[in-house]
Amino acid sequence: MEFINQKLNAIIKSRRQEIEEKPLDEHLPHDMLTSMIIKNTLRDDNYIETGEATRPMTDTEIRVNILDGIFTGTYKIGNMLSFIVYYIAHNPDVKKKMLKEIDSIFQDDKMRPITKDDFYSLSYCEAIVKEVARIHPVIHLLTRYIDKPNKVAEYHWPADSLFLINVKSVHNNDDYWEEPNKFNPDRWIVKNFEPKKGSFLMFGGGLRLCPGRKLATIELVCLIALLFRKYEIDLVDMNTPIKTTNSGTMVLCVDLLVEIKPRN
Ligand code: HEM
Repeated sequence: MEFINQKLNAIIKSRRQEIEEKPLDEHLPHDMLTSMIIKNTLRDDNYIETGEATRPMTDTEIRVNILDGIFTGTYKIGNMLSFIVYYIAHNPDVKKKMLKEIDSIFQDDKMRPITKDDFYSLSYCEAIVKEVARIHPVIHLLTRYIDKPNKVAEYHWPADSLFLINVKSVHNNDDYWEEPNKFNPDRWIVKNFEPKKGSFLMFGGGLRLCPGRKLATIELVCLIALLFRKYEIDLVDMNTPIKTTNSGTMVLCVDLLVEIKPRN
């Protein structure tokens, strides 16, 4: 860990220096590291007069954000992909529809790189991602804390209360979802469909909403398309339920044996 921290510190320092050496009006690239370094400095279009909550980020804060992105991004994406493979294997109609979408976009080309337009055309694959996240959320608990007394959901709460939001029970609540226990990606592609406010918490909500949500969605949709356009992926044992374990706020896949063959 020490090694990774040192490497990241060096990268952040050298980019900070590069930025500081450029005139204020010079165009900077739109990458995540640059955005974090210039956030709430004079180079930020949304600059706000400095206060503790709005000051620029320190190197340590930037490093932690990068690490968060790498670790949470890979963990959550990897686990979600396992759940996606499991639900696709158990729902042949969904698989058929998904393959039809993928094949209509890539035809027989199993090698060409995926493009931005492909991503926007893969709406059924995106619906699968959302439906798997609804029925089997990777983050099953969200936490919120109040440091002063407050009124929440019509009740008065003392200072230092910690709230645990049970994501799965919100996603399974029939006040919000029609047939909540049914795995049905089609619900997401009904014209003008929007989940009711606060009823879909794949990426949390409010101020702490996951900043990696767009990247995560793009990664998962592209992964589904690239894997299934080229490979036939089946479960070794269709009768065993997926094995998971709870690790704090996350549900992790313990193991999922799959058989992978090239698609004809
Ligand atoms: C399938 C993938 C992902 C899922 C399901 C997911 C889900 C979440 C959830 C539920 C939260 C808590 C939000 C809240 O408390 O309201 C969160 C926070 C966060 N996520 Fe993600 N995430 C994913 C991928 C990523 C990626 C790819 C990145 C970065 C590149 C990322 C970076 C973060 C960070 C930095 C936070 C903390 C935000 C804060 O506390 O202000 N996540 N994520």
